[in-house]
Amino acid sequence: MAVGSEEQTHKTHRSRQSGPSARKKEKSDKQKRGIANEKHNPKAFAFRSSVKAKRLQSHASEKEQRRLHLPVIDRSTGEPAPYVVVVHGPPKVGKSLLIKSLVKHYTKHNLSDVRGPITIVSGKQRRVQFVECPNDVNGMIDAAKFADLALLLIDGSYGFEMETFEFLNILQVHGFPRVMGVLTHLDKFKDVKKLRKTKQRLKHRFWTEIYDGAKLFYLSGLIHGKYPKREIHNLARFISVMKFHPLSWRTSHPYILVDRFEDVTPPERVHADNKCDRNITLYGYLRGCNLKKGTKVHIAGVGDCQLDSVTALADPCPLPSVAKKKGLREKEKLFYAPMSDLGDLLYDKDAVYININDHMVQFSKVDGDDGAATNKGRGRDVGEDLVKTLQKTKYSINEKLEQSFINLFSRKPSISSEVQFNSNNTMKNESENFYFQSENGEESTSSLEGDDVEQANGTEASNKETMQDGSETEGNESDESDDESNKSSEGDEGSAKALNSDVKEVTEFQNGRLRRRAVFASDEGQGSDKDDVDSDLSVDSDDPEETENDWKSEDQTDDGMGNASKWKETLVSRAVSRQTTNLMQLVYGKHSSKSINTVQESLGSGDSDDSEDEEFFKPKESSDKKSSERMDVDNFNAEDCSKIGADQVLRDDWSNQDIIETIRDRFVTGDWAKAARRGQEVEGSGDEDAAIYGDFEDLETGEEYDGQETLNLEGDAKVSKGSDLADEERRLKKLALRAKFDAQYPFPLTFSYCCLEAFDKFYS
Ligand SMILES: Nc1nc2c(ncn2[C@@H]2O[C@H](COP(=O)(O)OP(=O)(O)OP(=O)(O)O)[C@@H](O)[C@H]2O)c(=O)[nH]1
Repeated sequence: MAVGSEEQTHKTHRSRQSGPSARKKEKSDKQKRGIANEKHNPKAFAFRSSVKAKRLQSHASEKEQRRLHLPVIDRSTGEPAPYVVVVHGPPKVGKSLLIKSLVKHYTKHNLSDVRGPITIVSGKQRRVQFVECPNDVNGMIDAAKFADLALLLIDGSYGFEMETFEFLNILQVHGFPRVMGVLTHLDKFKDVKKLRKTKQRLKHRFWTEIYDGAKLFYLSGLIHGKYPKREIHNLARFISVMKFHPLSWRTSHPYILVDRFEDVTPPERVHADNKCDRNITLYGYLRGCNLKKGTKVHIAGVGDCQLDSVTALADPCPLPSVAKKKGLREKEKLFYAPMSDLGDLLYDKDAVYININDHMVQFSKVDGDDGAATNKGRGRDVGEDLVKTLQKTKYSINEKLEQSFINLFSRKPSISSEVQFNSNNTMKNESENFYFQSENGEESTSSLEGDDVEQANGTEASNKETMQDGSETEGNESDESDDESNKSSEGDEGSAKALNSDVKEVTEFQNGRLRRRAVFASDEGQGSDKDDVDSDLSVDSDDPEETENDWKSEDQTDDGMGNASKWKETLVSRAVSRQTTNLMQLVYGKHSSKSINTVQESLGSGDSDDSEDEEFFKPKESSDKKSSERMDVDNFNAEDCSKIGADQVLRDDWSNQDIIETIRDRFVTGDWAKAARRGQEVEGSGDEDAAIYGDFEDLETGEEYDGQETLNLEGDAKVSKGSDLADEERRLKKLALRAKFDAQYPFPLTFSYCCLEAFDKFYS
């Protein structure tokens, strides 16, 4: 019995499927898996509203994005360089005034003139450099390269001008630093309601161009010739606490915003040759990463230069001591603006200069108007007299000479020396722009400033646009047809395209200067800022009829495009119209029809080989002019490739088809064999050929070749002597011609090859 009970098998345990024990088990299982809360109010942790759901979702995706961002490597050592705030805007919008007001706010100093970067200490850990952006496209491009923050000033009473959009476009291709808008001239609105409406419209347009919620400041007007303190305080606060996201390209490249420069060329060298190479010392904060000695640097507006040395100097505008305290003490409100003649200390490589304010200088007190001596009781010293006469001279003779010009024609405006550097094309455009044909048919000479040349070129096309629309100006248009025929067809196409884009450029002559208003197709229906201001003031426009016509013409050309920003199209078309020489086109030919033409031309030139040979063996005197041009090309500083575009001699060469052909054959798509043949021809055949392609034996095949055989560079390594009789015949003919030529002109002809070498250096 006992044995039998031991052998008895027990039933396996069957867990309960229902009832309280089963429920208890289920609960404990869920607890283990961590979903115990499911039973308690399941909605407690879920969203109930769609708004909350959206917010949660965006929060989650934001967190995800942040995680995805690569950590930015901070390569900076020591104190960070000052952030650069570029103040940009159309002419006379209030850039200088804003910088002066900000400097006054930060430092309590009055700035008389804004020149060069102005460095100020804005906080315990922050310095800011204010720079006024020049009113020309080149200046804008330079400013976009170093700006950490761009303050875009907009004349609220006038509306957006093309300069703002040009600068935005430039900023976009330079990494797009932080941007803030500032509306000025709002005091010109008398009606508060209209002011509010205009602010709203400008704000939304600004948001469309940049991003929704982009900061736009309003400066309501002037108090004692300065912007209101409260508004400047707010703006300064924003600048002081703003976070600057480092731009990747800039953090990996060293760059310097020069705030001071000195010409340290030995005076005797300058005396001997006024146009000798100068030694210049540039001062500024180094940003990005380390700068090595011997690196090549590009100086904007100058070119590529070899760096001689880099020296670390004491900080001219150091951050205050890191003592634990709130804000800055009065004494620590430092600033440094050597170009604006402000700041007390100047740190040189080997010296420190103390700047003393003019009113504190006792030595050379300026005499009264009547010339009476101010030194009491003493006779005038000769030395003092001399010093005073020297001080009276504002400009040196050299400077005066450089600025002087000869007016050949009384009606035409003088062409400054700066403009003479420009191409013929630019000069022509500029002179066209000086004569502004107003809408009512009067011809008036506009007082364009020198640095507006670029802008003026741009305005030309649109100027004509406006004229084409107005019925009164149709006659004028035909009058100007001669001028227009001078322009390329590309330029005309460009202006036509500009008419179709969302942003139109309307040039107006207002308050004695040309202004380029940006008009949006989407805004036209809503009226404009100008409508508002004009109804209030009626002082802005010189010629009411003119502006009326402008607006009529804008209404006529409403193409009903959406709100999307298309101002870039205008810029592209303008760039195309301004295009001069395109190296790509010269080398590879134009995309469509042009490429066929060039191929045909090259084929044609290939056929007339004999005539080419004869041309080659022409006496040197006949090609004197050409060779002198080439000599100039050869004399180029080959290291400085940036100067190549500016040289007139080289530009002239592009019209020479021969040179273009020779260069084209040096590129991948060219005929290398032809280029090599040309090289050989110039080097000289016969003995030299034999030296290069002398007798040799092919070790693989065992065949022997002599120097007479030509080398085919295109792939088949050899061509047998007998198989190409035509080649042989031509070679003999060449030799005969060469012998004849040598007998007449016994000097070597190697010049053409040198020229190619020079080009190779530039473009390879
Ligand atoms: N009524 C009014 N005048 C202003 C305002 N802002 C600037 N101005 C005036 O506009 C004129 C030009 O100001 P600037 O600061 O020289 O302008 P800018 O942009 O530096 O001029 P440029 O350097 O020549 O391009 C000055 O006379 C200022 O007083 C403003 O908000 N309201």
